[in-house]
Order: sequence, then C-alpha cells, then structure tokens
Amino acid sequence: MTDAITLCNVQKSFGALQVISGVDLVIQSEERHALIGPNGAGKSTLFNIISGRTEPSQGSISLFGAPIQGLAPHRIARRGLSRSFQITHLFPKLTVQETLEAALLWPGGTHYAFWRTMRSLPRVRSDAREMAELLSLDAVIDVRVSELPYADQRALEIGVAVCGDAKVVLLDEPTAGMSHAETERMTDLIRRVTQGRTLIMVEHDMGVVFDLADRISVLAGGRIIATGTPSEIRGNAAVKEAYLGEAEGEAE
Ligand SMILES: Nc1ncnc2c1ncn2[C@@H]1O[C@H](COP(=O)(O)OP(=O)(O)OP(=O)(O)O)[C@@H](O)[C@H]1O
Repeated sequence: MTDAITLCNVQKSFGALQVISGVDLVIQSEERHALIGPNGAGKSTLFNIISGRTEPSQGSISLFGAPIQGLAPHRIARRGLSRSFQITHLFPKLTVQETLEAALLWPGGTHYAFWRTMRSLPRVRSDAREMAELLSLDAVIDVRVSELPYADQRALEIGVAVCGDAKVVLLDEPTAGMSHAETERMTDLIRRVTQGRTLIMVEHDMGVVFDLADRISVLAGGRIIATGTPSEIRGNAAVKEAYLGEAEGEAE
C-alpha cells in the first residue's frame, strides 16, 4: 500500500508558543484516519499545515511521496488534496446541481480552457447528478444552497470537497452541530463518498470517530501520543488518561 501523506518532524510555533512539537505520521492511501485530542491540542493547526494554509516552522510534508510544504493551498489541491469548506464558502444563490458542476470543473483546471469546458459540459452535468445521488441530494438538486436545510448544506460541502480528482480529503468536524439522526446520515455519507480515497478528519464525536476511522491519532500538547486502530486506541492507558475517558464521558 502506498503512503498518501507523510509528516516528518513537523513543528509549528506562534511566536514563543510551540503548538506542534515534532509530529511524525504516515497515512496510507485509502485509509480513513481521525485526528482526535483535547481542545487546544493543535488539531486544527496540523490540519492547516497539511492543506497548506499554515506553513510549518520545521519539518516536511509529502503527498504521495512528493514534498508539498511551502506550496499554496490551491497548488496542493491540484495535486489531489481537498479540504472541506465551511458553508460560508458555498455560493448561496447556486443550486445543488450548479454547485457540483462548478466543483467538478474547478480541480482539473478546465475553467482556464473555455472550449474544453464547453465540450465537457454534458459529462459534467451527468457527473454532478451522480454525485447528488451519492450525497442523497437528488431530491433537492434544483434547490438553491441558501434554501437547503443545514444538514444538506454540510452534505453538499463534503460533495464539493470530494468532487473531481480529490484523492485525499480533509474534513474538519463534519458532524458539528448535528442531531443524532443527522450525524448517522453524515457518517454513512462520508463512508460512501470516501470509498477509494484517503480521509483525514478532525472530529469531536467519538461515536463517529470509532465508527468511521481505520486508524486514529491522538494529539495532546502538540504531540501525537498514540496512533492505532480504534481498539488499540480504546485500550491505550495514556490516551484514556489524556483524553478518552473525559471525551467518552461527555458523549454519553
Ligand atoms: N494563528 C495563531 N496564533 C497564535 N496562536 C494560535 C494560532 N492558531 C492557533 N493558536 C494556538 O495554538 C493552540 C492549538 O490550537 P488549535 O486550534 O490547533 O487546537 P485544536 O486541537 O484544533 O483545538 P479545538 O479542538 O479547540 O479546535 C491553541 O493554544 C491556540 O490558541
């Protein structure tokens, strides 16, 4: 199995505050990997480093063996790494169909080639319809983003992230603010749309994490204190002490 993401001695300081203190991590191709840890552990910072939004102070990051640190986020995206956008990044006036078509045209750079874009339109239309079905949004395909219920907007956001050629998908708290039923629907949806792709997600809902992830990394104080399968992580004494006892208690 090939490595999708490799982090080697990644460090990040904001002024005198060291937030990431030497992270080494290998995430394999087609693995679903969850990043968990207490508030302020550095999860979002690490996420931002992987997607190119934050430059590490030290260390290297590779995507399928090629170094990506220092590249702008859109260049990293062109190499097949996609990050979920918050709802505010969706265009409220576009319909579901139009949003997915735009997302399909964007990653391959087709927006730069007008004639190629025109020729590829019928294909893009049918691919967008297929994606809407996969997201269970086919019933609302002609509804504008601004009129969609919250859970449908989040589903669309994930659809946009995986459209096109995304081989590695980063999802930031995909079930935040959802009811139990919406969370279940979202978990199923994520499983479906990430089939055959690599998923890295930050998620506070331990039910979702243990249900979806093949492996979990626990971040505490800017370091990875454990990486393993859900059962390995559940049984890890250091993790229980640093985080899990508290987090699972909260979830009950
Ligand atoms: N741009 C910044 N400038 C200064 N400090 C920052 C910056 N971004 C993050 N931090 C600090 O880095 C630490 C880690 O923050 P981060 O958001 O990565 O943690 P987290 O694990 O994602 O937390 P949460 O679960 O609460 O979202 C915190 O102490 C935070 O205040």
